Amino acid sequence: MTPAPNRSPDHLTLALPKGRILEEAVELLSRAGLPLTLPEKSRALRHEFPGVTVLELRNQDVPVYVDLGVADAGIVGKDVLVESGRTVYEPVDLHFAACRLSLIREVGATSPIARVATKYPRSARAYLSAQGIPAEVVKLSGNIELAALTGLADAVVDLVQTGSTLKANNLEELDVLYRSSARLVINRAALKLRRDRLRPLITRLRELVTPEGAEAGGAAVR
Ligand SMILES: Nc1ncnc2c1ncn2[C@@H]1O[C@H](COP(=O)(O)OP(=O)(O)OP(=O)(O)O)[C@@H](O)[C@H]1O
Ligand SMILES: O=P(O)(O)OC[C@H]1O[C@H](OP(=O)(O)OP(=O)(O)O)[C@H](O)[C@@H]1O
Repeated sequence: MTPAPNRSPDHLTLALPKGRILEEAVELLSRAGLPLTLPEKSRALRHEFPGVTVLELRNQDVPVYVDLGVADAGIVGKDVLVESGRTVYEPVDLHFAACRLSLIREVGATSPIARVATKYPRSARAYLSAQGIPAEVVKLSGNIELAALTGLADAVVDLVQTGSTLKANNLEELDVLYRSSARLVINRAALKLRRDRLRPLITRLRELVTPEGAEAGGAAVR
């Protein structure tokens, strides 16, 4: 393994997911005072900025990099965090990438729910067991709604935001497991070692995402 460069206490390593979270995460972190710009489109996966290294990861890998301390902090959806089962410190709800994780099935379906397909097996199992539904859970990787349409499963557990995917596929939401949004996550040891960089970052992000913070001079974030 190539050792991460610049691991001095005043250098930060951040784990950010490629995909829909990246752009807003970089914008928010730069408004919070970090000298970041959106990484150029290239095959590079590690991006260097003054005093900050950004690791560009898949969503599910952000909690792993932060929990194991290779990254000091990261931004990731609450859904992915819950599903990871990792207990990283989660000090700020950033309020973007808002969506809900829901139980979904075809409109008018009446069969018992014996099999559920999802990208979120941990969340689905916890929900089904709390509801007393003895269903089998099948893990899929994407376009989860198709499982309910094809009969692969009696229902699916997947994300809903506007509801347009449900509408376009004649599906309905039966229940909401929980709501999700992007979160700042921090490695607990890094919080001590890099306290002088991480504490002001937490404070500034809180100011930026709360109405009180906006009144105090930061612009509101959605
Ligand atoms: N339709 C949506 N509206 C708002 N937020 C969403 C929506 N879909 C997903 N999200 C949030 O954004 C996060 C990242 O979504 P994105 O679509 O980039 O991931 P993905 O491509 O499905 O991930 P993976 O890396 O697992 O393939 C999700 O974990 C969730 O928190
Ligand atoms: O309620 P809506 O606004 O329609 O959003 C919900 C859809 O968004 C996500 O899919 P995405 O577009 O990320 O594709 P994916 O299935 O490849 O993850 C999610 O998995 C739903 O399918």
